[in-house]
Amino acid sequence: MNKPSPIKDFISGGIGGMAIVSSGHPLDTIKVRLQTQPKLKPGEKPKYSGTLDCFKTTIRNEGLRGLYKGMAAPLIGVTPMFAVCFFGFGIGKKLQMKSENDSLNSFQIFNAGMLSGLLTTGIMAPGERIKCLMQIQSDSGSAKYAGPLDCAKQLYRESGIRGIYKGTCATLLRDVPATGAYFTSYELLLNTLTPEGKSRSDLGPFRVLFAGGMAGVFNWMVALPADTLKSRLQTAPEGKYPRGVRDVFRELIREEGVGALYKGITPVMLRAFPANAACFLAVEITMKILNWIAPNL
Ligand SMILES: CC(=O)O[C@H](CC(=O)[O-])C[N+](C)(C)C
Repeated sequence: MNKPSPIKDFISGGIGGMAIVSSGHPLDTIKVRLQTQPKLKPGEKPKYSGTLDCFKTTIRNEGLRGLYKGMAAPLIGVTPMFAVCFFGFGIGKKLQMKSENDSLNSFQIFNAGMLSGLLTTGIMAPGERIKCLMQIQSDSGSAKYAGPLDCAKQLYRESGIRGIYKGTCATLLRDVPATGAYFTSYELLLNTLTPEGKSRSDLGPFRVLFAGGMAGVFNWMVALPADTLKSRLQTAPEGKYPRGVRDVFRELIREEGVGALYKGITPVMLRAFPANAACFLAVEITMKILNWIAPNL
């Protein structure tokens, strides 16, 4: 068994982040577009009738590039964010270990995951704000932002750092419990899939892919309601929700009912399994390489 190493967690998490963005961004764009569709007036038809329609309309109107809109921001933001996410999880585990080989129970793993969710919010909240604004851009008429950097500059000019960090509470609400579920389900599944007498590092890629994919599904089962509120808040015109996520919640329940919290569930779940399977496989492979080239790091 290799000793816990925050540096290795950081590096392998970053590589996992690159894997997740490249494999999952198109479905993420569809999710945000479905989540942020305005409420219909009587007799009005929705811009997108569902996941497939949103996919086809985007390709028809914007080409394949439309699905990859806003990917630069998550790639720049998600790589360090996943690095911090896995680093935070490693630190969370280490803080609860009595010795280097101590194994933790599910409650302790969940705590470590929640700490990771807390730490990542500092990077996640502004990254999500810019990504969501870029992703819905074609829906809001002529392009307001030339790119993610321009978007960040304009937000800063209009409302300062608060403008960039709009949606931080909603991001915490989403990611603290969801990251707990993410790592707990991954660890539980991987332990269950490890045959008697074998260690986790002996496991082949298919088991890692399965456990990673399911961790993504569990993450989103917990995260999706808060994610819908977050997407709406972060893409709303300035001043629309003065009390933040609470106002979005009240309006959504009043006007659309509880079901609206799960808008975008199809693209979310379609993306969650493969993207997170790719992420955890990339993390485990990177960790193996790092343990091989730098066993004492
Ligand atoms: C919201 C999010 O980024 O979820 C991550 C998984 C995914 O599908 O992107 C997990 N985590 C919040 C732990 C980074």
